[in-house]
Amino acid sequence: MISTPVTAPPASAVPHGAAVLVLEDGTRYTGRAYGATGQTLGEVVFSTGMTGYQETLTDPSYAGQIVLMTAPHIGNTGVNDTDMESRKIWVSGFVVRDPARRVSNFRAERSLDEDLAGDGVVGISGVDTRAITKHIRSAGAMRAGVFSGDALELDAEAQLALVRDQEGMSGKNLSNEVTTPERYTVPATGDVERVGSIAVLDLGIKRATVQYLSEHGFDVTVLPASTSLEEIRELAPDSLFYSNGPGDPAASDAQVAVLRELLRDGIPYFGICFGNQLLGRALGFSTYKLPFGHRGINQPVLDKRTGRVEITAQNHGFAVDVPIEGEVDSPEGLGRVQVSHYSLNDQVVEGLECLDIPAFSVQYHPEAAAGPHDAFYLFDRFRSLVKDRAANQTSTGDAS
Ligand SMILES: NC(=O)CC[C@H](N)C(=O)O
Repeated sequence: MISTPVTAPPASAVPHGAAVLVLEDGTRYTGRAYGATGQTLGEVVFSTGMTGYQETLTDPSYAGQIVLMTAPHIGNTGVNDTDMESRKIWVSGFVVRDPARRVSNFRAERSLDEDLAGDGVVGISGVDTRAITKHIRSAGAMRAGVFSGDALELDAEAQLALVRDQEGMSGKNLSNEVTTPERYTVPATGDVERVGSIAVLDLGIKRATVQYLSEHGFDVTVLPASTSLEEIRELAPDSLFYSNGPGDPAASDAQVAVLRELLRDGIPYFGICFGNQLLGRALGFSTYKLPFGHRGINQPVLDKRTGRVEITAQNHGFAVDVPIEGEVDSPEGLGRVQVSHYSLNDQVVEGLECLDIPAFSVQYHPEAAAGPHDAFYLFDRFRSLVKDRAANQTSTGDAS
């Protein structure tokens, strides 16, 4: 196909003054303003995806984070409405080496600069992203700020004080800031037989996840993060899903308590990322903060059941604390649990499987937006779990 290049707005429309990235350990990197100018604070993290910047930026899981892309050229294919994973860009700030001066892709509708500026996202370009990544890799993800425009009038000490005065990511509950304000439904679509209804707790869900659940035969009801146990029981869904989302899983006690009760009811459960961490907590395990996390679309994971390696999309800074070998009893009395997947980079838990109740979850993103589709089979696995359970209940006459 012959593509028509879409030219980015003239440079004069986008201010390209100086900008500085300040880390809480006092390290400073000077570059150029990118996107909106002003000041922003957040946790600086790096993502190793070579593509998929639009899906990354619009993934609500990144709320509160200043995201650095290790791929040096960002913005080449512009942005479009189809690849939005939510209604807007959620990152607190954006750090890139070399932004595209021209957008060239037949699907592009706007330049990335325009969307960043439009959503008020303060960014910085022209910095040595490899050096910053190596620094974060050894010193850990940390609080940071980007300052440009008028914020450059603050002296270095004042900027550092602002960076150090902000709360860190540990202990932060952000779900209520990103969740849907109202419940909504998406009927089962696609070629597969309808499998039943699913209640989806939106802790920061991506559009692709809702779409794939509906395409796998689920009538989807997406619920605000604050939905109570009684409200979910009233809906009487055939199955339950907890989404990805920003913040510290240790700060989501309400959602953990709801999940624990619904697991006791015996509802089939599937969780992704934050939903994996909250399953871990509902089962009685704890979570902890990783030094710099896993973010990108090239993260290798071992499926212990098959011995197969999946290349996965990931975006997490916390993990569940369970031994990766053997079976463990749920401290909450929910039966035996085993780790189904772990990271081949650092052996961090990447999936949980309950052996006595119909529940499993993964720490990575099978919806793969963006990312490889190696883990897409998990939607089918969940579909089978729900179908088998329904068939069992019919044959045993158990309608509960
Ligand atoms: N993508 C997610 O769901 C991230 C989960 C959690 N906020 C973490 O950083 O680990």
